[in-house]
Amino acid sequence: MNIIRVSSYEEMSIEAGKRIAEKVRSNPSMTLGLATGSTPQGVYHYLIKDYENNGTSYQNIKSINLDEYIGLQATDPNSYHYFMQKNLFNHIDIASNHTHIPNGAASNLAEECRRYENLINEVGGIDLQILGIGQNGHIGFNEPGTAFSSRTHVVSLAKNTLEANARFFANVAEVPTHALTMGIATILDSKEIFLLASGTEKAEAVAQLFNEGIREDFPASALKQHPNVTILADDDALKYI
Ligand SMILES: O=P(O)(O)OC[C@H]1O[C@](O)(CO)[C@@H](O)[C@@H]1O
Repeated sequence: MNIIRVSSYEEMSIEAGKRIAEKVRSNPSMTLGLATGSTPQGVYHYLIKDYENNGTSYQNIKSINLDEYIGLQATDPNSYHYFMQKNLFNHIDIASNHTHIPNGAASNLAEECRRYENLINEVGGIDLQILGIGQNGHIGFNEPGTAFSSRTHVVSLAKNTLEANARFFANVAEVPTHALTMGIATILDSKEIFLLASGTEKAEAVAQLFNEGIREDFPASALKQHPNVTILADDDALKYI
């Protein structure tokens, strides 16, 4: 794992954004794996500014998102569909039929998981996957204990994930208890991975990633089995390193 240590959230967003924009320019039909949550918002802001100022085009780029809450329609402001439209897709020239997010409102969720895995294969796999990390070490919504062999699946969210994500909802009871997520094996199939981490609330998870072994009860540790992972993290997230 390569590490890029920066001083702040802003610097992490710029460093990751620059690298992603460069890759998009050199491979304009690549497939980007995208994440939601607070962590990548600054990166998306950078990519929008770069699109406006430098004209980096996403016309032939495909995107595949990691996860989605079950039970929320795409129009729900708390859905990851809505998040991606608002924070990125509405502001760049990516084609709407090139952006993909699991359908958390699907009537047959097992079928939706199969469809999503097939879709990833059909586009030729993910060239660069962007990841955040949960305070409990989750990647995507793969909670501790998820098999490293998992493919896209339905998950029951851990109590501390519900609590951490309650900040986006009126209260914790409003947070959907289940989600669809790419599995750990799906994530590890990506050709390259950027893991972003910012803030002291991620410091323990980041320390565990560096200091402990590869174990299914700490999902991010699966990344140590991947040959091309770059961690972009700020001093706060790296304070125990
Ligand atoms: O960036 P945040 O909001 O701390 O979330 C951490 C991770 O949890 C998730 O929101 C779960 O999907 C990831 O997308 C994200 O990377």
